[in-house]
Amino acid sequence: MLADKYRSRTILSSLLHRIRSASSPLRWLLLALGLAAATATASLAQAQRDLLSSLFHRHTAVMMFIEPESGLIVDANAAAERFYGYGPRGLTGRSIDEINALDPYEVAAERAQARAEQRSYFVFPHRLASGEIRTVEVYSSPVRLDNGQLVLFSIVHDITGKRVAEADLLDYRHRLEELVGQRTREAGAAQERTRNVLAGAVMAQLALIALLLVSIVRQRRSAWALARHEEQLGTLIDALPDVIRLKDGAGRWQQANRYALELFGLTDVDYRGRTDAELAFRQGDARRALLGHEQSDEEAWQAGAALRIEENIPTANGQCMVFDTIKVPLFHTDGSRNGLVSIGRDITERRHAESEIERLAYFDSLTGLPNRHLLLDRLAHALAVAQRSGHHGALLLLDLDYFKTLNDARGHEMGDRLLKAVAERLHEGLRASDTLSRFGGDEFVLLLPEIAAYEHQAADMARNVAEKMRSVIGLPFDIGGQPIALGVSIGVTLFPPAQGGEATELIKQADTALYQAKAAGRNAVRFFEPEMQARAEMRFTLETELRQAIDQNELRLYVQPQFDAERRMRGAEVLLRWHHPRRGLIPPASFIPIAEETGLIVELGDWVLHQACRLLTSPQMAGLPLRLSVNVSPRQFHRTGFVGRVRDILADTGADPERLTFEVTENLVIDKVHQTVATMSELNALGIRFSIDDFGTGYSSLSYLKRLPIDELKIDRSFVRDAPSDPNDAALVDAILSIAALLHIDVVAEGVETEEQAAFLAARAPMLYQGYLYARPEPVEAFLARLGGIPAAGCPSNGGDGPAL
Ligand SMILES: Nc1nc2c(ncn2[C@@H]2O[C@@H]3COP(=O)(O)O[C@H]4[C@@H](O)[C@H](n5cnc6c(=O)[nH]c(N)nc65)O[C@@H]4COP(=O)(O)O[C@H]3[C@H]2O)c(=O)[nH]1
Repeated sequence: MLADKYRSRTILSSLLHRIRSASSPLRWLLLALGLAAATATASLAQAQRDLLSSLFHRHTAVMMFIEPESGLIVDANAAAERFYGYGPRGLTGRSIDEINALDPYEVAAERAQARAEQRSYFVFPHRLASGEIRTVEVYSSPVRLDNGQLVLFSIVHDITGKRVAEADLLDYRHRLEELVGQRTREAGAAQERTRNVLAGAVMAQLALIALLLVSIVRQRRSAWALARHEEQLGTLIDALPDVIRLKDGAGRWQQANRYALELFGLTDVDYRGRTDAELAFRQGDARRALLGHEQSDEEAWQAGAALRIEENIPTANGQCMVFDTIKVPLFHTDGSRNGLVSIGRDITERRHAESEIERLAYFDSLTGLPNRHLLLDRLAHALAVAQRSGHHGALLLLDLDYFKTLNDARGHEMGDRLLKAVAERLHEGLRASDTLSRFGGDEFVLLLPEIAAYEHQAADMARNVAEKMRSVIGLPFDIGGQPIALGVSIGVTLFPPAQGGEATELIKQADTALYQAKAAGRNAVRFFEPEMQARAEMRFTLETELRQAIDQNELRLYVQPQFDAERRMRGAEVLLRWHHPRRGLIPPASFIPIAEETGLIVELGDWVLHQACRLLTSPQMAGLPLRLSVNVSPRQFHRTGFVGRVRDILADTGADPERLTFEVTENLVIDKVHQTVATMSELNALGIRFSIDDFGTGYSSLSYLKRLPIDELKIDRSFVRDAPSDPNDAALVDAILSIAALLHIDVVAEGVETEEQAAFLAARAPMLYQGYLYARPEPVEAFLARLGGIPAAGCPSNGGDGPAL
């Protein structure tokens, strides 16, 4: 018996621990603990009576016994007296009709409605002593008292707040949208506090019911004496709108209230003595609802104390209900499993309300995009990450040009539809990590976190995205059959800012840039950082001019010869130059990346290949055993139809493919490796050789190299430059030479500028040499003149007349 008492205290202490935060429910539990202990000494029946009476009078829920015929209140608990405001014993003897604000016809109508909806509760307006009307849910069940009198046992829940909340949802939404960050956080904190208090109260109520069931299970042996009280308890728990179940130690159902039976579809089933699996003989949701509890049941057993979990239970209409469930394991005195009480409160509505509040608080209701609060939150996070990692991101503030005029002229409904369409277009093609947000009105913000390692790269990327946004918004919109043309002004700022600064500071910077974009005539992109603006402008201008460069004959082919150790010319690399009418000679490093990004490289690449093939067939070169190397960019190489285009150029010019080498970068090789192997093999079959440019600076591995038809490696000039003096570079050159020897691949050393470098390389392995020591890149005419002046494979003069780079 002592052990039994000890175990009961263990269960309670665990419950106490879980509800430590709720002070008034705590007192309740202490009371219940005293009562549970009292059952050990007093007569069982008396103890049960005391327990029920105490539960009734001290429970925080409003409870009453009502005489069904007359409507007289036979007894009411203290919570009821407090709620209705009639003072001690002020309710007893009063008629419920005095409290119910509906007339008898309306009461009858509500009862009929509840029956039709299969509700176990009624919704009534109840009048308090003060005259105030509250909306309540009444759970009512008939109970026979000891003296044989039939009364209605009613539990009353005040749901006025909930109703008001539903009615005010629309208004609430508008108000919420106006709230700014601080107020949202305050609301969140308050909500959290309310939830904790609620959770404490629920826990206490559930714990009390668990105690009652504990008591009953323990006293089952003298059940005949307690049958009456069990019946009363059954009535009480049937009236509660919670799922209450008792299983024995083997998981067989012993008792369940009406709510549980309805939820699990067991109202017409003899469930006692069966397990969940045995009861789950029906198909569909009823089956799924019953299964899936084993794990948490077992966790409660293992914990040996009350376990609180959130359970999702599917319902017949395909929805899912969420329950805040407490599971209390009961043990025999020898420690074996006796029973498991589960009590679950439906919190589905609360969860929905929470997610709705979150949606309203963080998302724009018109477009569904993140709103200002969420954007600021993500921006602060992105800023912190950027400050840590050193990577750069960008913030773009977009404002639709003349939207307000359009909105006023064509109506707000059209305006809303247009904003939605704009949001959809802007959203297309963004990365999952990007955040597009609507700041209100016609203002959108785009956050691009961690886009590049260097600031200038981030600026290029941001500008590209901004231009893309400008062009998608520039396409006409069709709103209800009306074509609408729009423009957008965009302000860009990069982060992390050099001087530090917070998220709001970045918004201000983007706003300043946006102002400049508008001042520049709208439909434009402006950077906050002046040097980024200058860079963006330069790139924009170059891009525009590069498009005309081919037609205006501003592009030139330069050629840089390659020699063997005996200084005999073996071939040459073709290099592109842009003779700009105003800017002079522009090096490829300044325009090839732009051409690559804009796709212009395809056209430029074709042009270069065409010129190189014509050079090969020129009378000066035709008779010489010289090869020409042509740079092929990734975008050009991976473009569909590249092989066909090469074939056409070969056919057009009559050049011998066996005298052509395509220089590709390491990264081109490892990107899309299957496609690369296929394309290279096709071109290789034509006779074209492949050379890996700047070898050692990328990420290719031996396994890739073995799979590809590579004929040549070019040692990057950064290794060549320092190899004689730097042991690390010397080791790298040695490694490259070993790989080439292993794979039987030729080697070209690039950027050889000194005799020392040439001697260093010559001492290691046979190779070709390219660099200023032998010849600078020179115009085609100079190269051809050089060929005319020297015998084939003869020694050239030092230095060309090409530009020093
Ligand atoms: N400091 C120094 N530099 C030397 C020396 N010898 C040669 N160079 C330079 O090294 C670069 C070698 O070209 P790359 O690695 O293919 O690198 C090329 C290539 O990747 C790209 N490029 C040039 N023309 C084309 C083209 O027609 N198509 C494509 N896709 N890319 C091209 O632009 C890059 C730069 O070309 P360039 O400015 O012509 O620069 C050339 C050349 O002028 C030397 O001794 N010292």
